[in-house]
Amino acid sequence: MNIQKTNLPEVLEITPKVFSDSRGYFLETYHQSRYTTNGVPAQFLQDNRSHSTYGVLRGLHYQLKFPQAKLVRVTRGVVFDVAVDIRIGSPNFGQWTGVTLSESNNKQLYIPEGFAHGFIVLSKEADFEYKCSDFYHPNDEYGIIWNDPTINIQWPEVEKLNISNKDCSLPTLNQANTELLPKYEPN
Ligand SMILES: Cc1cn([C@H]2C[C@H](O)[C@@H](COP(=O)(O)OP(=O)(O)O[C@H]3O[C@@H](C)C(=O)[C@@H](O)[C@H]3O)O2)c(=O)[nH]c1=O
Repeated sequence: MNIQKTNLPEVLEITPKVFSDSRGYFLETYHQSRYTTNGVPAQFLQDNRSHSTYGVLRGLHYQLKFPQAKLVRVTRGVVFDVAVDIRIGSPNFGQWTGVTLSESNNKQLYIPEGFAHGFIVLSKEADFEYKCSDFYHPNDEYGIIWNDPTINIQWPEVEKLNISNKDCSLPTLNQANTELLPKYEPN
């Protein structure tokens, strides 16, 4: 397993070790002690999967009172996955990172609490699976608009975007109520 810091040092890109043989391949998608030792501190309470078609963009989402760190991966298709540091007081406030996750590169992204998260689907279909460090609370869902001009995420182009009405009506980071943004807590 290889773990690398992204340009946002708390967001980690993880490449599992793949054991290939004549039958196919094997890899560990999560190993508590190995991941913890290598800087993925979260204990996970919920596993999710979403299925999406080409051009779907989900995000940018975060949770506040019940913050979720997420360990995300793609088991079918290709997505461009994005994390944004939206912690008030962070030296990287408003900065983003993006990684292509696919069924063939097996990469994972670790997104800590306090970051907004989203992805766009670049293949015909995509299955997106992720572990979360807290349970889903429907009244604790927040978000930032995907095309916030200040954050300026360089999303790969698709022919036709497919975004939920809920996600289309999210505020920009500047419009968001600062009381409803996570706070930076240096270690
Ligand atoms: C996230 C979630 C949704 N749901 C329900 C609520 C709703 O009826 C339906 C679809 O929810 P959403 O539209 O919010 O699904 P989606 O847009 O896929 O939401 C996800 O987006 C990515 C980018 C994230 O980072 C996740 O944390 C999560 O916010 O599923 C759950 O029951 N449990 C959950 O944990």
